[in-house]
Amino acid sequence: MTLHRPHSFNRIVLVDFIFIAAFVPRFWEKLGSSAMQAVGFGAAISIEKLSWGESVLGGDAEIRSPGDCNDSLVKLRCGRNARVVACATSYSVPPAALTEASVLTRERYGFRAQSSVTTEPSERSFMSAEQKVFEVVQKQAAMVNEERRRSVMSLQDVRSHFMAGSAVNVLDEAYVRCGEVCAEYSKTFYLGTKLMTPERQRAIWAIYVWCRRTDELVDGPNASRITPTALDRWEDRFEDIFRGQPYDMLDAALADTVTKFPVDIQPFRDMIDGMRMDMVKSRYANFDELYLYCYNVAGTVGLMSVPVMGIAPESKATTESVYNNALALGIANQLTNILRDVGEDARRGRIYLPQDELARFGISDADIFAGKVSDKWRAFMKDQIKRARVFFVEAEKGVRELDKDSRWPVWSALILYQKILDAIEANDYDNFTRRAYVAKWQKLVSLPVAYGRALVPPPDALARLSR
Ligand SMILES: CC(C)=CCC/C(C)=C/CC/C(C)=C/CC/C(C)=C/[C@@H]1[C@@H](COP(=O)(O)OP(=O)(O)O)[C@]1(C)CC/C=C(\C)CC/C=C(\C)CCC=C(C)C
Repeated sequence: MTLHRPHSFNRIVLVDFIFIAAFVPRFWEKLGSSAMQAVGFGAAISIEKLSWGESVLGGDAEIRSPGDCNDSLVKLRCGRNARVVACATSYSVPPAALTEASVLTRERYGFRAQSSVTTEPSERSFMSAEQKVFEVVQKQAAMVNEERRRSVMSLQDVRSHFMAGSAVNVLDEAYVRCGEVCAEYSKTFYLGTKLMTPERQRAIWAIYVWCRRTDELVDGPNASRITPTALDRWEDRFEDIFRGQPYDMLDAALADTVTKFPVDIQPFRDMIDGMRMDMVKSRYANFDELYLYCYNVAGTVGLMSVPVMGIAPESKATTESVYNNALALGIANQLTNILRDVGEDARRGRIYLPQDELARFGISDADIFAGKVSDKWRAFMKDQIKRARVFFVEAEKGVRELDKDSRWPVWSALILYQKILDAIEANDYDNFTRRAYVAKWQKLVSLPVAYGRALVPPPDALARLSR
């Protein structure tokens, strides 16, 4: 992911950072002890050495997942009837450290860390990441089907809460600012939203800005100073948005958006979880683990966006299938980003590639750190690109089903990201020293192509028209 950010946005992130730092207890003291913090919030603890029922804190917490929990998500049930979710990773944290970390977590936060993808001891712990994510998709789809509105607080309440004492229409200004941020960061997304109804356009901007700010915390200029506790603060602040109590004007735009569209809270929480995972995890044992990460940081964007973009009234596709396609686009985009950024990530000591597949191709971490473009590497990359393309194909099925005004930006994003894969091939798979990018002229050409595709109505509707 890009490291260079527009200055104005850096300021926003800095304000967030100061906010987080100011409110996090002993924030500065904890700098430098990141390993302890990493286990402290309980989001990524390896429990390889513990088995089901084993007591971690002399009865206070115990592993509730049966058998070997090596690559599953497990739930730690705690004395206070609250939960900490641990995501098993390839890291080994000795049980002693886990004990300490759990105590630390309990004292500070009353075990409030959570995740959507927790497992039940008997059945869910053996599910693949895809199965777990599918449950989130089902929930979001059901929410849209039932036309349930997130009316925690009405628009009027949000306005009056946030605008107390102010003469100007802060909410309108907030949306304008969201649009500016979106335009600064992604001209293509921004341009694409221009065809949407003003209400949808503004809502996508608000979601975009929240995602961007969340990503900036772990990937922006202040990332090295952000701790898991800072992310906890960010999550608290996010929960307030859904309660209709925004902290700043950009949050207010999202608070308003979630009262107008049936956007579920879970994908947002899951994105924060993904960022947590990213802070402590630098290897992915297999594709299942990588898939979960991609869902968290990018698949969630698809799930957040579709309730706003809308499904075409003439579409015959099920809501669930469209959400699966949206999820596929997020996964495809993230996999593409990962393949493009292998060299950049390696320089930060990170390898977002399935370790078992690397081993199968005879590639070691050392080969990656050395930036070796061997035949083995080319063969491996071909395989990874092929997989990313499968997700793109899956996503394409859903773009056609979207509301007509929403199809253009999504086709644009899809075509542009696909072209990054072509660029990796054109670079002869050297993603260590050459950055795969889409030239400006290619971007310009893809816009009318995307527009043309967007004119095509959903397949079933097309069949009915031709009858
Ligand atoms: C029009 C449109 C595509 C709308 C989506 C707008 C939106 C809310 C975007 C948020 C993007 C964002 C800031 C996510 C934070 C996490 C993150 C950084 C994810 C990576 C994006 C690109 O990152 P970055 O800008 O850093 O990349 P560069 O390094 O600068 O190139 C991701 C790779 C993922 C973004 C995921 C999507 C765009 C998925 C969008 C899916 C849909 C809109 C669903 C479409 C519906 C169907 C049915 C297919």
